[in-house]
Amino acid sequence: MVQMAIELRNVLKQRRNKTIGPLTINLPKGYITALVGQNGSGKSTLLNLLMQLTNPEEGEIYWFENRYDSGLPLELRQTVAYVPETSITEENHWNAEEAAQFRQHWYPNWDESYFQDLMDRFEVPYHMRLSKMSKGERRKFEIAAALASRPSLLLLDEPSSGLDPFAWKIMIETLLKYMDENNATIIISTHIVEEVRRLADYIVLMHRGELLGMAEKDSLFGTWTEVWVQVADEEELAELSEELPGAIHFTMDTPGVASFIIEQFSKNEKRIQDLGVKVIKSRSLELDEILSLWTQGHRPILIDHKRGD
Ligand SMILES: Nc1ncnc2c1ncn2[C@@H]1O[C@H](COP(=O)(O)OP(=O)(O)OP(=O)(O)O)[C@@H](O)[C@H]1O
Repeated sequence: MVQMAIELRNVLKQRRNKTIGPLTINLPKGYITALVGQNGSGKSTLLNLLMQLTNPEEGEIYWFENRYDSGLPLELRQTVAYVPETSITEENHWNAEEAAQFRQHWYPNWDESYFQDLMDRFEVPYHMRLSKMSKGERRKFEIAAALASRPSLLLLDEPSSGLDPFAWKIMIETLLKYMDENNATIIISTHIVEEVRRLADYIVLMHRGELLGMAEKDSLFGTWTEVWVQVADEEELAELSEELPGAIHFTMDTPGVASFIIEQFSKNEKRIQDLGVKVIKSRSLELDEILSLWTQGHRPILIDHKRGD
C-alpha cells in the first residue's frame, strides 16, 4: 500500500484577495509530485502551509500520518528541506562555505562531500557572499544545500527559475538520481512542462486557489486526441458534433477539412467511421495542451496504461 507523505483535509487559507482551498489531497511518499497552475493559483501557499510558515484557517494537515498543530517537531524539520521562491535574506552576509557550516549544525544528515560535489558540478563560487551571487548561482547553491541535508521530504518552489539550460539539466539529473538512491518524497511547483514531463510521477493541478485534481502523469498521455476529418460543409460538421457529445473545439480548417478534439479516440474511431466520416489524420495532445484543457474545465478521463485501457 502506498504511504502518504502529506495529507490535506479541507484545508482553507484566506489570503487578502483570494481564498485558497478547500484543499483535500494525499501526496504519496517516495514519489515526485508536481504542483502546476497559473500565477497566483496557490502553489507557493500550499508549500508554505507544509512548512508551517503560514497556518490554515480551517482543515487539517498530516505529515507522515501525524498532525502537528502546535509546530513541527525538530526531528521532522531536520528531515525536511525547502527551497523557497525567493531566498531568505538572513544568510546574505555569508559565503556558501559559511552557510553550509551553519546548515551542517542544523541538519544531522548533512553530507559535506555531496554538497561540495554538487557545488562543483553547478560551478557555484564557494567564497562569494550569497548576496553577491547572480540569481542562478544563488538558486544552484540553495538546491545543492537542500539536497546535501539528505532530506526525506524536499519542497521546491520553482527551483529552475533563473537556471541556464546547462544547470537545469544537472538539476533534473541530480533530482532523479537522488530519488533513485533514497526513499524520498519531492513536491515541486513549476511552470515548465518539460520539468513535469521529466520529473513528475504525479501532477496536482491548481487554478485560482482551487484544486482541479491530481493525476498520475503517465495516465494523462493519450487522453485527448486532435482529429482531422473530411466533411462537406459547416452543416455536416454541426451534425457530427451532435453525434460526438464529448468532443470539443470543432473547427472548419480549410474547405472540406475539419478538426476537433476528442477523448479516448481509440474507442470512438469506429463510431466516427460508422457515421460515414473519413478520418484524415490524428495526433495525441501534448502534456501542456492536456493541462491547458483541464484548466479550462475539460478534466481528462485518465488512462490506466498498465491495464491497456
Ligand atoms: N503573504 C501573502 N499575503 C497576502 N496574499 C498573498 C500572500 N501570498 C500570496 N498571496 C495571494 O495568494 C494567492 C496565491 O498566491 P501563491 O503565491 O500561492 O500562488 P502561486 O501559484 O505560487 O503563483 P506563482 O506561480 O505566481 O508563483 C495570490 O492571489 C496572491 O496574491
